Amino acid sequence: MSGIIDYTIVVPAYKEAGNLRPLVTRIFAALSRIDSPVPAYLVEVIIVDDNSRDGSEQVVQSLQQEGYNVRIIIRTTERGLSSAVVRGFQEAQGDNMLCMDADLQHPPEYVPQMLATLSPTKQFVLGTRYGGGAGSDEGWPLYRRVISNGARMLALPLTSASDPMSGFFGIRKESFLKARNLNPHGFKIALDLLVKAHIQSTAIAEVPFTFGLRSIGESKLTGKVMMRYLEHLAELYWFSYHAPIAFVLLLLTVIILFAWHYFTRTVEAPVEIPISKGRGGH
Ligand SMILES: Nc1nc2c(ncn2[C@@H]2O[C@H](COP(=O)(O)OP(=O)(O)O[C@H]3O[C@H](CO)[C@@H](O)[C@H](O)[C@@H]3O)[C@@H](O)[C@H]2O)c(=O)[nH]1
Repeated sequence: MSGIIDYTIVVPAYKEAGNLRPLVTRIFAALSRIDSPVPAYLVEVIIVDDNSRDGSEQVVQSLQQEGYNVRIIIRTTERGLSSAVVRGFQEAQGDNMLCMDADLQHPPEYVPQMLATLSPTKQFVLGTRYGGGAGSDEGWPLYRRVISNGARMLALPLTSASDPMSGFFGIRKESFLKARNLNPHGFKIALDLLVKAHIQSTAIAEVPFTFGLRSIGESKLTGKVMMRYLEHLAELYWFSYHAPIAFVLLLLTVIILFAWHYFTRTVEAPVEIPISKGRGGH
């Protein structure tokens, strides 16, 4: 292994033990191809795991013994996708950093091209499900497509990127270091970085890809995550001086929260009070 690392791939992971070996071996296989624009010896992989206790650590140890440049950071006091990615970027040795899911929905075969696209003029590279002939979200259940497209449209005024919801993206370290007040609770770290690192549209490159279906494990996308997204959007609109939109989104969040609370509250069954027959009564 070389001491000089130019590229770092950060993988947030929670209970992904079954996916880590195929992920890491496929990444390095793609980088070892003769036509790879980035050589494998310049790349490290950092898994940021939130104390899954599912054997992920042992999988990484055995990959290290086989010579793969991969390490695992296990967080015990923090949780969350965005803060995990930020932690990985903070620990990265490379000036060119990529974020991807552990579950193989982001095809590892695109990694060399994504990494090679980053440059002083292209500070951000986005794996997009919506650009130039990408297979988009084919095969997804209808509800996932509605949520994904709705979320994307709400973010359109904030950035020119075609898929700011994507979890498959790269950023140069100098731009990452410019971003202030990143939201640790968000699920949309790419959008947060695009807005808070002030990435100009000319500095964004897009790589179309087809988002696969998960084969092992479960998605962590829940109703709570979606609510957090609306709050996060409000914060970003506020940050970008679109205060009226921020206000409407906050209002929407509050209404949905109330509706949620109302429809999911448990109605207590009436308690039957035994009628006591007084002593000597009939
Ligand atoms: N460390 C850590 N990792 C997490 C956590 N929650 C999720 N992850 C990891 O983050 C990745 C994405 O999580 P999923 O739960 O698989 O997300 P998804 O529903 O498939 O959503 C994906 O697609 C969205 C596009 O619709 C993306 O916006 C999102 O970022 C993600 O890529 C996976 O590697 C998962 O293990 C967490 O709390 N902590």
